[in-house]
Amino acid sequence: MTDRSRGSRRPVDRPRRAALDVLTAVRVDDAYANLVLPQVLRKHRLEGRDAALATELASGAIRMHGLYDPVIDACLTKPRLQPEVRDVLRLGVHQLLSMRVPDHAAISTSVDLVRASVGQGPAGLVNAVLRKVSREDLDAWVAAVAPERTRDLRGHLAVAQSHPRWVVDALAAALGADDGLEELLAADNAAPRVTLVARPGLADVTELEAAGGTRTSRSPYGVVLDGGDPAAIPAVAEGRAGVQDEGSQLVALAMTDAPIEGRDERWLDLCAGPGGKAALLASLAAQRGAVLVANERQPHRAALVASAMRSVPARAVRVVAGDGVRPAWVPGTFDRVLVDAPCSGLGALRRRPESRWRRTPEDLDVLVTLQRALLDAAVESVRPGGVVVYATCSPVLAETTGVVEAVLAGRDDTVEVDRFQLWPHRDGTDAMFAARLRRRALV
Ligand SMILES: C[S@@+](CC[C@H](N)C(=O)[O-])C[C@H]1O[C@@H](n2cnc3c(N)ncnc32)[C@H](O)[C@@H]1O
Repeated sequence: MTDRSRGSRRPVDRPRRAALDVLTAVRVDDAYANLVLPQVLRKHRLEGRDAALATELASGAIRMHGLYDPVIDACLTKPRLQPEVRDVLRLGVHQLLSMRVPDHAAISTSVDLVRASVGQGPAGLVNAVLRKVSREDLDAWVAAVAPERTRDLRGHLAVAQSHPRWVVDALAAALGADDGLEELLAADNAAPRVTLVARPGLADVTELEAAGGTRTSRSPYGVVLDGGDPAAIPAVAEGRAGVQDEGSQLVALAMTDAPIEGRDERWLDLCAGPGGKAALLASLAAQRGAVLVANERQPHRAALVASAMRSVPARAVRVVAGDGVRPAWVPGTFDRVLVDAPCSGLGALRRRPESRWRRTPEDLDVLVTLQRALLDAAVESVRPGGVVVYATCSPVLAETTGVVEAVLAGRDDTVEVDRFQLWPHRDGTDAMFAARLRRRALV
């Protein structure tokens, strides 16, 4: 079916059609926007500015619908709206309130889009709703639809910054105060810059800087890219470098930099897929004469780990597909262990526009049980005197300090050495948590 076949007078521009395809896949097929976007861009043969426009439209409309839906609802005369029409309206509202698209262009392209995708029926409604929306700016709409800031700060921010209320409460608890909460939620709504890692011994940061980047301030291996396609950089294409948030680099380095006494040659990454941290660990292991066992439960993700290792010397790494809760190795085998646990991902919301709407508080119960079992298995896997790093890309207390404290309470052979919590609005990284534990040496 072409874009004109349902009676559209003008052809629909391809970036908007592509953005609607992404919203539909996320709503109907539970797709991940960041995975479906490249396929949709290819299907519509979009590149450069058109691809960037489609990406911004889709990501923004998905991320911000916690604000846009009440705005749309305030403009309706009848409460019911077809989901397909709501998707078109979300795209239109994003253009009107958060992009520099002129009102007439945002409205007329949305009317064209609904005609092409749904039919002539809702064209008048889309036109009328978007005209009403265009009469006020973003601040005025926030004031109209969000709870009053002075009466209910978190309720206000949940709407104004488009986060589920329970997520706002969990992030506020992790921050320890409402101070910085608005900045954190706003940072979740901004696409992160692409950061690269130069895998030690395989690539040098100067090589990545030459490709147009700036060194990160805390990881000695990181370079923030000014723009462009990272896959076009030879070091990335060859697996000598990779795309990796600085926070993830710091977590891997927390494992390799922890002081230990005695043997230091057997390292374990218990939850390695898809292999970003494992590749950094393995390249450091190669330099230090150690061997990394990179374990991952899902075989297809273990295959991704093996692919991430394609430039790492084979002597430095073994990839294993197995359940980290019931490991196949002898207890006390390893000198250093990383547990980068499966988690809610609420510290990486800026990367996944839809994930805040998919997670539920009930998910946490299941995750916490698994996280505790994995951390316990990690401690069993390390030798006395060895180090375990427990990490999550979530700052939610139940998944971070809650897990560490519960596991330590059940053991008298392990102590916490230190911990850190990174934040997008303070550190420019994902909200990664890491705690370093030491298994007591035998006396
Ligand atoms: C947060 S991700 C790890 C990310 C990885 N460290 C990286 O930097 O690319 C958690 C991984 O744990 C895996 N996983 C879940 N349950 C597991 C288990 N019981 N044993 C081992 N791996 C598990 C998931 O499949 C997922 O790939």
